Amino acid sequence: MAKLIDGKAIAKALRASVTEQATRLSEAGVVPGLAVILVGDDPASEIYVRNKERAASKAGVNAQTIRYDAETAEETLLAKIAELNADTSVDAILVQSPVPGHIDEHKIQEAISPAKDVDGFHPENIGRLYANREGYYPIANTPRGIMTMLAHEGVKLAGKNVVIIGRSILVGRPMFALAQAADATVSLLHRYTPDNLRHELLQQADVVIVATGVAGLVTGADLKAGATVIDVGINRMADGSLVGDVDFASAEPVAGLITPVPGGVGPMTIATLLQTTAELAALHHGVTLEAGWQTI
Ligand SMILES: NC(=O)C1=CN([C@@H]2O[C@H](COP(=O)(O)OP(=O)(O)OC[C@H]3O[C@@H](n4cnc5c(N)ncnc54)[C@H](OP(=O)(O)O)[C@@H]3O)[C@@H](O)[C@H]2O)C=CC1
Ligand SMILES: Nc1nc(=O)c2c([nH]1)NC[C@@H]1CN(c3ccc(C(=O)N[C@@H](CCC(=O)O)C(=O)O)cc3)C=[N+]21
Repeated sequence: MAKLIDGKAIAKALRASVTEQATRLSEAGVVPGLAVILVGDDPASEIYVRNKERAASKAGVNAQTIRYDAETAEETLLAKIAELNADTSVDAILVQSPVPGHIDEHKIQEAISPAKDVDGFHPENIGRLYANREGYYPIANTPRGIMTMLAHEGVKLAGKNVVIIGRSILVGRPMFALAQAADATVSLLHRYTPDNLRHELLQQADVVIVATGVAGLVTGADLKAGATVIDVGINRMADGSLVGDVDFASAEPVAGLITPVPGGVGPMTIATLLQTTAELAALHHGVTLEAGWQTI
């Protein structure tokens, strides 16, 4: 029987720490500002936006959501981003993925000022991450939140065999960079990984991180006994329930540690987004946050 990783509780502790910092920032006359742009009505993004709005206001982060319908022109978005880049009350800009097909996602990612790039999507920030650069720069919140979660649970990555399934710029790729920087041996799997190879790699994995959007892709039969299993997937089923990419019922008896869906990675993503927003605000306004302030 696996121990459950309570993402909700860890996220709560992280949000409390962010709230404290936001209070310190407000004493210096700074309110962290976050702008979220949502184009169209992707269901996972809807959940994210809803939860984020609630969490931000409680943590002392000034969040605004800017909604556009799915037909909105690319120029309209680029003009809005330029406006937000120039707006000193906005410290962090996030454009929800995916954007509709007629919009060039790469153009959008490069339009956001690297200093306000709260998702860490800009090539400058991705480059820093992949080069393992020191100093502060924003890193995608889901993988960063997973690192916080693993540290909180005492899971050390150095020398471990880590398998990541999914290679998006939002989750899999930054997760790969962070895990290898933490001295793990990392495999990055995707749609073209044959099923038998996936199974073989999973059988040897100490830590498994799944981010595909394919419900039930990983089952207990794939896992090594005692493995740490991090389920990023958010899949809405026909009956309205929310499930991850891991078949929880079969995986839970085999795993050593496992995240539930909901209540695992999702709340950590939100809390880490607020953390990054507060850090960017501090940076923009020359306020020094206490070293290790985010330690929970
Ligand atoms: N809980 C949270 O905080 C968050 C949850 N999510 C959720 O995580 C999931 C993934 O999100 P995201 O990374 O943005 O999704 P993307 O659709 O951008 O990427 C999915 C990745 O999974 C790979 N993949 C798809 N099918 C398979 C398969 N059968 N076998 C192996 N790999 C496969 C794709 O491979 P290829 O590259 O070859 O196409 C791709 O690399 C979604 O359910 C999303 O809602 C996302 C962000 C945060
Ligand atoms: N630019 C960008 N950055 C993102 O980080 C991003 C994105 N686009 N597009 C969509 C995905 C998805 N995502 C979620 C984050 C939290 C929950 C979340 O809070 N989940 C709760 C759900 C609770 C519920 O409502 O039932 C949980 O898992 O417990 C869900 C989904 C971020 N994403």
